[in-house]
Amino acid sequence: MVKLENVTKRFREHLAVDSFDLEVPEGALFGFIGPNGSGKTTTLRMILRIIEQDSGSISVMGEPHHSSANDAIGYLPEERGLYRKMTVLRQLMYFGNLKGLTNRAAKAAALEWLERLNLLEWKDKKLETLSKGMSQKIQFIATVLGKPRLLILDEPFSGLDPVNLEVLRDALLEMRKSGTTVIFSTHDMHIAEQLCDHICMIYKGQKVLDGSLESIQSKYGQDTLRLHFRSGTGLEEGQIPGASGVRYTGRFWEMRYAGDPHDALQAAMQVGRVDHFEVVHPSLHDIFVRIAQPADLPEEATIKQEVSDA
Ligand SMILES: Nc1ncnc2c1ncn2[C@@H]1O[C@H](COP(=O)(O)OP(=O)(O)OP(=O)(O)O)[C@@H](O)[C@H]1O
Repeated sequence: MVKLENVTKRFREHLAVDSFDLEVPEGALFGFIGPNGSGKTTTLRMILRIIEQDSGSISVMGEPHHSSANDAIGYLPEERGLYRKMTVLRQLMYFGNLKGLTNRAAKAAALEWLERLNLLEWKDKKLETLSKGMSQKIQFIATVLGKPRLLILDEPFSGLDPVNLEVLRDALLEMRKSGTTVIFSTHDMHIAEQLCDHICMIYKGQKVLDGSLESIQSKYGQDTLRLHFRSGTGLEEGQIPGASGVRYTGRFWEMRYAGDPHDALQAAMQVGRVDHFEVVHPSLHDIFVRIAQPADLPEEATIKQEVSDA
C-alpha cells in the first residue's frame, strides 16, 4: 500500500528523516511510534506529498506520483482543521462532497458515523460549541466519510478520554476489517501494543524498529520480571540483586533482569509476601524507553542490528 525507499528530508541543516525505508502492507493496522520531534509527522506528510522528500522514492498504492487529494486517501492532520462557525452536519456533508459523495450519500454516512460516535444530538450545533475531544471525533468522521482505502491519522488518540479512546479504537478495528489500510502515529505505546499488527519506531529520523509486536518483543527475549506483593509492599532498586530499572506500572513492579529467576524470587520473598511473579518480554513502552535513552543500551550498533534483523 505504501513503500518508502531511502527517503531523506532536511529542514535547513536539520536532518528530520534519514535514509528511511518502510513498507506498509495492504490491510495493515500500522502504528508509527516515536518520541517528540523524531520525524513521524514529516514522514506522514511526505507519504501524502504535502511536502516533498529531498531524496529517495515514495509510492502509494503502487503509484509514485499520487496526490494527497486522492479520494482513496483519508488524512487526519495533527493540526486539526474544521470550520468553527459551521454546524456539524453541514461541514461533514461538505467534506463528504469534497471526497466525491453526493449530498444524499454524504448526509447518510455523516449521520451514521455521528450516531456511532455518540454525537448525533450535536449535528445541528456549531462546531465551536463542542469540546476538544468531540471536535476531534468530528474531524475523524470527516476523514473517513469517503470510505478511503488508505487512512493516515496523525496522533488520532491524543486528548481523548478513555471512553472515546475505546470508541475510536473500535472504529479503526472495524475499518481494518472492511479492508482499509490504517497508518497512525502515536506516543501511546499501550495503544500501539493493543491495536497494531505492525509497528514502526522512528528515533531521530531513523527507523529503529519495524515488524510485528511479537517479532519485536522476541528480539529482546524474556528479560523482564513482573511481580506484585500482597498488601502493596514497595520495592527499591538493589533489593533484587541484578535487577535494574525497577518501576511500578500501576499494577506490578517491573524490572530488567538477566539472572536466574529463581534467585530473583528468593530475593523478592525477603522483601515481602509475593502474590504474583512472572518472567515476560519487555513491553513496547520499555523497548521505547531503552531505545530513546541509548545510554541504557550496550552500544548504538545494537539498535542498527535489530533493524536489519527485523
Ligand atoms: N516545516 C518545518 N520546518 C523546519 N523544521 C521542521 C519542520 N517540520 C518539522 N521540522 C523539524 O523536523 C523534526 C521532526 O519533526 P516532526 O514534526 O516530523 O516530528 P514528530 O515525530 O511528528 O514529533 P511530535 O510527536 O512532537 O509531533 C523536528 O526537529 C522538527 O522541529
